[in-house]
Amino acid sequence: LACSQTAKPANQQSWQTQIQGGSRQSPIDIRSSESVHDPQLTPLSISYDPSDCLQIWNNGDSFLVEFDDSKDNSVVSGGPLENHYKLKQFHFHWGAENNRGSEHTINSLVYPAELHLVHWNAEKFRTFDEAIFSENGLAVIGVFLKLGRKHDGLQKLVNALPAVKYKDSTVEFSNFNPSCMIPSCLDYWTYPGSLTTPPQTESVTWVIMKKPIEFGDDQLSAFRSLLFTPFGEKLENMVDNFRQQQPLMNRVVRATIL
Ligand SMILES: CC(C)NC[C@H](O)COc1ccc(S(N)(=O)=O)cc1
Ligand SMILES: [Zn+2]
Repeated sequence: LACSQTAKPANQQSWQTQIQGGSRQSPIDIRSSESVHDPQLTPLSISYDPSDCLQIWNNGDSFLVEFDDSKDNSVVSGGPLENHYKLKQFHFHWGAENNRGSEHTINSLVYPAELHLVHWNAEKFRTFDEAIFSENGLAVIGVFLKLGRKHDGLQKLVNALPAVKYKDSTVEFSNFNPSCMIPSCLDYWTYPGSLTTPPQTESVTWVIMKKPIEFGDDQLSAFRSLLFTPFGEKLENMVDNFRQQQPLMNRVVRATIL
């Protein structure tokens, strides 16, 4: 899907790159007063198996922690999801400075970083790459990160980052349980959206956790010391890897009342 070169719909600002005919792009600003409390939204059921954790990869956009999705051990279901979705990878978005970094915002409040846990609908599709191009193909859980106490669970991940400093570097990474990054409060917002990086397909059910997790300045600095560029090329720090916000258009954000 090429970025649209055709005339934008009237209500589009010209500076927004809008997927051709896109009507459900991500990220968005979530305005809590306009969200709809939906009593039918059940709690999410999240269960991850740390032995499914395989490796960390710097793909030039972010660093991805990738999971073995050949079994059914690391899955999310419930909430707004009709099926169970398998964890494929998680990654983060962050800023060069603490006043920016998250992709979603809450009443325009920005967080310094945002975690995305990317799952695909294994009941309807055979592979992740098939699911990303399909309706109801993906479920991404977004968790905001705010600066405060060091996050002990995250430190194992932070210690591995120097090994993936350069674009296209990969390092083995095992026995990490992403559950340690899920807030204890399971309240969330949910809305239909898209991938926030190419191919920006409109295949994502977003589940944004209401409460942030905390992590330390040194841990955020470790994210910022990664590079967008491969070994041997000009050093460009991997920072500000978040997409600009997209119009809500004809969508409603639903909220839990847990
Ligand atoms: C082979 C190509 C199509 N693969 C594309 C790549 O996996 C894109 O995957 C993703 C997965 C998640 C996201 S986000 N930031 O919305 O959570 C963005 C791109
Ligand atoms: Zn992301």
